[in-house]
Amino acid sequence: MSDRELLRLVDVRKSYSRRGGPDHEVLGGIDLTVTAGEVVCLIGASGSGKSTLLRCIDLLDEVDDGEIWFDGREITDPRVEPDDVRRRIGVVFQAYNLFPHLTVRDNITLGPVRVHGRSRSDARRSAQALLERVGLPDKGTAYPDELSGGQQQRVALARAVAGDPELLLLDEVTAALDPLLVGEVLQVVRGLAADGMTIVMATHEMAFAREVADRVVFLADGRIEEAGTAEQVFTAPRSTRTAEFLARFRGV
Ligand SMILES: Nc1ncnc2c1ncn2[C@@H]1O[C@H](COP(=O)(O)OP(=O)(O)OP(=O)(O)O)[C@@H](O)[C@H]1O
Repeated sequence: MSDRELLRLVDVRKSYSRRGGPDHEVLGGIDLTVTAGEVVCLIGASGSGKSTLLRCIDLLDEVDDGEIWFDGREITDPRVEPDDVRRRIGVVFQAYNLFPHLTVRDNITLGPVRVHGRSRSDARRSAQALLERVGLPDKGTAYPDELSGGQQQRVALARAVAGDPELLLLDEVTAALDPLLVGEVLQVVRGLAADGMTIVMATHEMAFAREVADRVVFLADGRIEEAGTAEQVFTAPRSTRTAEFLARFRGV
C-alpha cells in the first residue's frame, strides 16, 4: 500500500424522495479517503447505504451534496464525463450481469476492445491470462449459462479488471451464491488484493473482511458509525452499535 490518495469522499449526501413524505436520507455525510493499494470493506445492515455509496463513486447515482475526488480530480463536478471515470474503475455487482449471448472470452474482451481501444488479439491474450488467474482456463468458449454461479462471478471479476482499472468496486459479490461457491469467488478477490489492487467492497462476509481488509468501515443509517483496521473494529469496536452488529454474525 502506498500513501497516494486515490479516492476521497467529502461530506457525501444522498436522499431519495418519497411520495407523500419527507425525503429518505440514504447517505448522511460520508467522509472517506482510500489510498492506492488499500482494501476497504464496507459493512453494515441491509439498507445502511453501502450499495448507494458504491453507486455514487461510480457516478451511477448522483450525489445531492458533497464531493468525490478520484486521482486528484473532483468527479462530482458536472463537467466531468462519467464514462471517462468509469473507464478507470471496475465494478462487480451481486448479479453477475454477463452478456448471455457472448462467450466468456468475448464478455471479457468487449470492454478492452470497445472502450479502451485495444486490439482484438491483444485483448484475447489478456483474457486468457485473466481466465487462468480466476481458475477458469478452459472456459473461454463457454457461454455464461453453461457455468455455475461462482464461475460466472469469477468471469465477472475477470471482466472488471480486464481494462486495468485503478479502483475496483465490489458490491456483495457473493450474496447471490450458493454458500459452497462463495469461497472460490473470495479466493479471486483475495488474489486481486494481494496483487495490490485498490478495492472498496461492500460485504456481509465478516470473516473475509477481517482477513483481507486494511480498513473496515461500518455504516449505520447512511453514516460512518466506526472505521478502523479490521483488527480494531472486529476485536475492540468502539461503538456499541458496531459491537451489536458484529455480535449478530458471531457463531454463524
Ligand atoms: N433508487 C432508489 N430509490 C429509492 N430508494 C432507494 C433507491 N436505492 C436505494 N434506496 C434506499 O436506500 C437505502 C439504502 O440502500 P442500499 O442498497 O444502499 O443499502 P445497502 O446497505 O447496500 O443494503 P444491502 O446490504 O441490502 O445491499 C434503502 O433504504 C433503499 O431502500
